[in-house]
Amino acid sequence: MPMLVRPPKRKLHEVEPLDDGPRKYSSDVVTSTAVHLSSRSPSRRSSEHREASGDSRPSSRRELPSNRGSPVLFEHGHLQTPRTFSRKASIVLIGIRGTGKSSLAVILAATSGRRLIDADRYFQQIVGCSRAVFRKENDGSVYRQQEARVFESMLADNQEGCVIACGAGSMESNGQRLLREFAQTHPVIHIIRDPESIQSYLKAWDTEKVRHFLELSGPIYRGCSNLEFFNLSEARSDGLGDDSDNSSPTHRIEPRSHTPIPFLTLKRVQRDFLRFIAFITGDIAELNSQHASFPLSLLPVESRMYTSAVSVPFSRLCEKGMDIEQLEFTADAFELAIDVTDPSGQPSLSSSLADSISQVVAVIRRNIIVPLIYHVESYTTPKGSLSPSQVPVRCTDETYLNLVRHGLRLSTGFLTVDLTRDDNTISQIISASGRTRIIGHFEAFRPLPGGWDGDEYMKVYERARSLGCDIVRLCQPAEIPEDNLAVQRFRHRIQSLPTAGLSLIAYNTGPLGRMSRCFNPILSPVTHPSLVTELPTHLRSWITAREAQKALYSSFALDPMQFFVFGANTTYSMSPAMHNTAFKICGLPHNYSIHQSPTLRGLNDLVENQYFGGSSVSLPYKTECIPLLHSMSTHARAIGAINTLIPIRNLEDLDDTRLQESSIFLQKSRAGPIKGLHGDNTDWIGICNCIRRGLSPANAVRSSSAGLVIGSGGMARAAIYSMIHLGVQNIFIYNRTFTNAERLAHHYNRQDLHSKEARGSGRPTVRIIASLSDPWPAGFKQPTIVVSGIPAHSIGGEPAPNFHMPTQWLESPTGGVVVDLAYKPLNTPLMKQTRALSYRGWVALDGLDVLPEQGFAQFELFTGRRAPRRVMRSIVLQEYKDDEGNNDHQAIQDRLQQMDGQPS
Ligand SMILES: O=C1C[C@@](O)(C(=O)O)C[C@@H](O)[C@@H]1O
Repeated sequence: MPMLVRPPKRKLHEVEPLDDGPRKYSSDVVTSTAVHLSSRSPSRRSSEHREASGDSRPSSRRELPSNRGSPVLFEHGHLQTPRTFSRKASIVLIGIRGTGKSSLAVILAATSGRRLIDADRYFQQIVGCSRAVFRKENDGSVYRQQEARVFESMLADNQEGCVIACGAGSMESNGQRLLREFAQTHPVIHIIRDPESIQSYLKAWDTEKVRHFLELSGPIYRGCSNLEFFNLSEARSDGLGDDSDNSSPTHRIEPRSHTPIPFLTLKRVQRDFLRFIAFITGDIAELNSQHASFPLSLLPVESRMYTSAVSVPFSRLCEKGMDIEQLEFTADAFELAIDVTDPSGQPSLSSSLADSISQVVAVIRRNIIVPLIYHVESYTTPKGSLSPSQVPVRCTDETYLNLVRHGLRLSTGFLTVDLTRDDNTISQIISASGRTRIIGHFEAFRPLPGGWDGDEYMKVYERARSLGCDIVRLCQPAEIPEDNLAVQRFRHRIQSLPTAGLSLIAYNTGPLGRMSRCFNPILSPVTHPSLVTELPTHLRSWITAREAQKALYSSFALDPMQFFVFGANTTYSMSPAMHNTAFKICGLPHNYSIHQSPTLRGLNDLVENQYFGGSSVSLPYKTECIPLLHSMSTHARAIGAINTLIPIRNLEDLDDTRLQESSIFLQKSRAGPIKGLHGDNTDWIGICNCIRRGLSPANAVRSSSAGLVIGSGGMARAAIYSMIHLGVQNIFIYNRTFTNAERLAHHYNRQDLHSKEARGSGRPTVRIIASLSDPWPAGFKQPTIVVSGIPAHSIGGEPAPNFHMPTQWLESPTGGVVVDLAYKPLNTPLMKQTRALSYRGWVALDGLDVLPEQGFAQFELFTGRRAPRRVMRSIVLQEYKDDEGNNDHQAIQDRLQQMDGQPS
């Protein structure tokens, strides 16, 4: 672990002493908190803070020095900075003890190549003794001066390439001011966690006391940080729930279920945190890699046609048993609608509400893969979400801003601004939005004069553009059905503007406006059936994503298409069940069937079919059909095999060099003559995602990591490509027939492939291990990633390979992940062997894990829509029958549960 503490370049005596005079901001945790809080005495709060920060000084030392400036409220309790940072900018993590900031810092350092600096250790290294000892031996003011000088030099000398973990000690004295300054140009992330997990870490206090302490310390930490990350414990990651009254000031959130997985405990946290860091630093390569390489995740959601955003009120998410993965499925974005106001009535957001919002955002992020939109309801009823029967109340600018500012700290993909607020308010938000994209939101409760055909909406649109919004969202109630045509006309007027305009979301509200929601092309607001109360259809104003899709087909805007699995022997394929179930659940009238053919000529039937939408390709055609293709994705070309065919209907697309990136997604579900075929490979994506899922944080890929591939067929090719993609540089093949292994190694070694996504990784080399009795090659680390691509059953009278890993190749001290692509039978000798080693950190994944993963990517290529992942996974498990035709129901349930909260 890179536990590196570099001494400052400047000597301490060269550092200017800090001005200890009156401060702009409160200089002490205790004094600043005193303004906000309760009847408790300052000394009590002081002792609580110090207890949590590990300070065991006698109370006489805790007295506040007399020269402190009088307490000053932090401006709105939030620090607003532009939130744009250089890619290399050092990242600071702050938070009370027990929030996990040190673990997060280690994870970030280990995976990003950043140097890790622990502020406490740094102090000790520079000063020669710990803070506690120095404090004991010196006068309070001497300590504070020394602390400030060390802290200042640490920040000044480590502006780039570091992750700096700061404990509570750094929050004293001038530390807050220095952090605020640093946050103007660097990410300073406040790490928080649920009180139960903090309590179990501290093993002191009870949960209520921790909760109270969080309430006290929140404003201080928020006052000197510009970002916030809620470190979600495994126990509370699967969903949300609350048995308390929603109107209570504390929106407590309880877990839906608890399924910790040994060795992978920090896995989800790692993924969430690295995604967050990649987003705030704008590390696109890391983001793409974190987004699991699904084709659609690489396209901005607003560039695709007929997308929807499922809108979920915050108050509903606090209800017991909310299943977020379920809410997201079939939608292209997830909108969190903040429908509560802060009941504390304070000028700043109460800590508990801020914590709850952060927690909800963390749980959503853990369970979804689509972009998250943070939307503060400007108009609410006093009791919560907007109800048609009550007159909506517009919240004050201050209340609105507090909630929005908090959202900016969470750095969601999108955030809405209410266009009815004044220019100054909106500009403030936009200037602090960093990489979050801004949707200017304008909701008219009565149509504006002239409706969609008048000039008023055009003015709102132009204003949003001039203020710097990225997208504009306009809506008004439909009074007559004709309003739905008017909104289309408005869209055309926008499209015909001479200057390139902002993306537009425009629709009508109310029961009569539902039609316009179906035809609004981007991010149409939809709901999930579980969120709506049963109303007669004519009274409902919401539509579901499924209803929106169905409307597009029943109105002939889109055509039902036909999909296939094409191969020599595909009768046992589970792909038809998987894709047909997914089509149905998404409201798509497509059909997927088997197309078996003894020769490649069978492909003609597909290309002559005007309704052909795409095909999975099975053995032996994964390589054979390559000469018939008009284009191939870069991945498929590098692998030298395909498993997905997409028809090309537009001749211009054949010349489009960016074909794979965009245009094939844009004209889906339109029948017509086929002019060419595009080939892609999603097997590697399936393997890659399974490796990612099973790889523990301790085995994060480094330049010294090694991978082993068993076999040399099509799947072995895809497996090697997955490893290269993940940044593995030392790849070994073992295959029974040496010459085939040689050919495969040559296929990759002659290409100049390296992981674009794994930062700083060198050129990978594929080497061969000739015999199972060979020792693991000298000079290389033991493998931590193993993929077997050999069949486990007997073929053509040959006995089943019955492959066992030599034990001398399984000596990785941190274990690793083994992916066996076989699923007939499921319990291959290799899987049994791996599971038997689970106590040493080995994780086993099999063919039933990989099949849906490659299918998700295929579904996206076929339909241009995100796949309903959970549904596809479960149907594969439910449909699976072993060689005797049996299906182990309990095993399936266990596997399904483990899947929860693990979006690829
Ligand atoms: O190898 C396979 C299996 C498969 O061919 C099937 O039969 O379901 C589907 C393909 O997409 C995948 O690459």
